[in-house]
Amino acid sequence: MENPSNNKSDLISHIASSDQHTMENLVDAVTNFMVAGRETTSTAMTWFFWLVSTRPDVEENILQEIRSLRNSTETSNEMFGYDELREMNYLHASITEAMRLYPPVAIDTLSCKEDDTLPDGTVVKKGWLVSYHTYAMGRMEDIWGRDCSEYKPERWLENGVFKPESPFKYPVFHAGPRKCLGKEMAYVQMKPIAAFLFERYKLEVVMEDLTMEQGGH
Ligand code: HEM
Repeated sequence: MENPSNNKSDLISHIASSDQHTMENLVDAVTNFMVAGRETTSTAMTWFFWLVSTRPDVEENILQEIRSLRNSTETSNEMFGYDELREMNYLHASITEAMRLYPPVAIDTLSCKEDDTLPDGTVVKKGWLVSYHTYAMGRMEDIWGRDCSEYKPERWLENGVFKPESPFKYPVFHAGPRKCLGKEMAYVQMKPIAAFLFERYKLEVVMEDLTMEQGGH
């Protein structure tokens, strides 16, 4: 395939520069990224800002993390790089916790390719549809404990460091061989946006009478 952009460092140019991909592959990849990666991250951000706008304590913790990174790197206005983003454990936990309560893909349905038996003995025939309900799972006491309805970023932190859960417990990005390919990219997009905004603005929900119960549950 002819590639006019060999010297560019973006992802699509990188894929295009490999001779192994046809133009059709490339169009599929771009379409996939646009479909899979657009509404998901924006939905995650919407709910995240909505939740944090009701929790000044969480907002303050996020700000403190950003300020201490600014101090240690002696930077002020620059966009954060990969290394700094990796250091943002509290922000990572806050976004992850928001997606537990408000998963962008709330319910996911897949079709069975051939007759199968699930690990618990459940038989699934070819062509049957199987759904898992990420939204419900994120709010189950059996899975998350008595405080399952609470927005609590701390549940993801151990000594201040983000501790991931099994994707089978937290299937927000799906689990197994067809899990989300853009998970890391999603955080790399969401964390700088959040950091940029919190550093410069105080977010307030302007619909004064709207409570979390009315608007969010
Ligand atoms: C918060 C953001 C995101 C969430 C919650 C999310 C969630 C998911 C989920 C649940 C699936 C499985 C869908 C299914 O099989 O039915 C999936 C698949 C996928 N996601 Fe994401 N996604 C996010 C962002 C992104 C981004 C930014 C990209 C890339 C730019 C991306 C690329 C993909 C791709 C390529 C697949 C298909 C994987 C496969 O079938 O093998 N996602 N995602």
